[in-house]
Amino acid sequence: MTKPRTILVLGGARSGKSRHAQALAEAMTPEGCFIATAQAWDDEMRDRIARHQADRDERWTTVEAPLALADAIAEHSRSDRVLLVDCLTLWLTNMLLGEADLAAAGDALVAALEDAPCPVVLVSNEVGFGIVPDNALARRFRDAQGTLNQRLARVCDATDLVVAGLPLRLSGEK
Ligand SMILES: Nc1nc2c(ncn2[C@@H]2O[C@H](COP(=O)(O)OP(=O)(O)OP(=O)(O)O)[C@@H](O)[C@H]2O)c(=O)[nH]1
Repeated sequence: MTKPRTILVLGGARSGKSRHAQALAEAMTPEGCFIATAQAWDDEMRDRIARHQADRDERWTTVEAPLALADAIAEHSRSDRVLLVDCLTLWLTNMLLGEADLAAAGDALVAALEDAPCPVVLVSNEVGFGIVPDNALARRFRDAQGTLNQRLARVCDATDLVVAGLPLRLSGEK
């Protein structure tokens, strides 16, 4: 049996990366499980989440995993569905603010991807294009995000970068 595909989708804020990742996932299997790492802390976030939920039809089920992402991937993977993880940037933020061991969390995530019996599409932000942040926490976050993205790009079968709604395949077969 060939290993199910894993695809990493990178992009900036409002680049269209979520839409592209969803389209990739929907082309893979008829049934999908959306693993959301966001939490609705305020009305603006509730509105954003509601808009994304409206874009997903009855083919999708949704689970929330703000911290225990590797466990959620293990629990919800089934060979007849695709997992869509949106997004690793909020997950990393949650882990950083929770003072988690980021290297160990990265190891657990990679292990969960390797064990998953189904395709997985992962959404993450490319946060390194701007100027150097003037506070230490933001610099630590930016470096942790870059490190995680590099690590995942090495193990995923394909990596796409989305800019202005346009996806560019950086690595892997079409
Ligand atoms: N809790 C929860 N979060 C969700 C759900 N659907 C989507 N989200 C979150 O919505 C977030 C993405 O929303 P946006 O802020 O609009 O994305 P963006 O990064 O600015 O825009 P794009 O690059 O275009 O995707 C992701 O972090 C998801 O976790 C859901 O059903 N529940």
